[in-house]
Amino acid sequence: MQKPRAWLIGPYRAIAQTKESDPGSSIPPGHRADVAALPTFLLPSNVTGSAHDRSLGRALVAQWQREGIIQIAMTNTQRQLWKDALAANRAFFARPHVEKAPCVDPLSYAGYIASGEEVTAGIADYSEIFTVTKDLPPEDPRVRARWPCHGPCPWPKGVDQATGLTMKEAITRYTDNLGQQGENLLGLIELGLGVQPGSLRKYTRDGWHHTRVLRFPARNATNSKGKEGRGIGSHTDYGLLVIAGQDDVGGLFIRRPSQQEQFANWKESAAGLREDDDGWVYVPPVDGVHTVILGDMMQYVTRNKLMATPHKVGLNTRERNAIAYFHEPSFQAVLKPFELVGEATDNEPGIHYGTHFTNMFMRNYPDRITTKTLLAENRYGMLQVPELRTMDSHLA
Ligand SMILES: O=C(O)CCC(=O)C(=O)O
Ligand SMILES: [Fe+2]
Repeated sequence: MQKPRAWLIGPYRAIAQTKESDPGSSIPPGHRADVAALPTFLLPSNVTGSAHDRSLGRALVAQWQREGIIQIAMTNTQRQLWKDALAANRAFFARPHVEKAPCVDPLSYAGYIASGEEVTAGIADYSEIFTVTKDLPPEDPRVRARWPCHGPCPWPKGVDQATGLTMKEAITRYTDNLGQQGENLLGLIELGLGVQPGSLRKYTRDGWHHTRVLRFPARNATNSKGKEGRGIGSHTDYGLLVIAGQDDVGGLFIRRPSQQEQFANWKESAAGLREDDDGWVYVPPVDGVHTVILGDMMQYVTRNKLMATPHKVGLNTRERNAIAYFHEPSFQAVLKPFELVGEATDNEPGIHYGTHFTNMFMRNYPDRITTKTLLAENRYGMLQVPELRTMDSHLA
């Protein structure tokens, strides 16, 4: 019998036995899908490049290439931070509409998105969201210069009774911790792919990390603005990594990487991709773990060695809460595929992450005040300005 390796807690089924005998039993009604049986990886608290790190990095890369998703154990600290963040999530969405609706900002895309407001592939989603982007005060030079998407986060006021924390405190503490883990994951991926240390991490200095605090109504409790049973339509996320936690309800589906399914979301929208086709894999909730999927920029820099993970969310019989943390390049970063970096014949213009981000948010929120202000003030063109395309900009 093979000895289990130190970084692997065990196949999902083994640790699930005591909790739930059938992990597929929570699958939202009306969906046909395989049920993922994911091992849970234990990550080191820092990455040194040791033999253990290299072997773990290779195992993570292999798992993403096979399954499109990995599952990692929460540390004890993260369990507490997650508990508080989930409480803040529930407390915010339980507020009356009149308290949530004003949480918008004309400059940043941070803040409240009502159920039926987000559009994926032209169809309204039922997700109700609070987005957190880099929280920049009005006096920040980038906000004063009116860089697209740069501005404050319109946090709700007040302390949550259950935790004694404001939403800002609970969510920021949780995601700051995930930011450290995001860097470790990038370090492990560099080792796993055998590229120069720092090949990914050089892009994340002052990274444009952001977070989606999510609530999905039960399928029989929607406002009828979207597609029946759909929480979020099929899509890929934009940057490098998405580290996500979910409660015990269930709703997330992903697609495994496949030779037959080629896409590049930065060139042509992958939203709506195979939404109603076969081949989806249900990701059952597991207590005490985060899952990690990959974004467009990871696919681009690795030249499809690590593909962005298509995913969607279905509505279940109960309301569901989740939090997705996006570990991203700097807004100003221009990313290049690994092999081209430093080559004299490098004609590849690369991808400016800030432009990709802005394109995606304008597409998802065509009617939001932020999109209207950006267009009315003709600020889209600023994305071409050299200062917004260098990580050494003196304004950043
Ligand atoms: O609800 C989830 O588990 C994932 C949400 C998601 O895909 C997103 O916020 O982009
Ligand atoms: Fe997503």
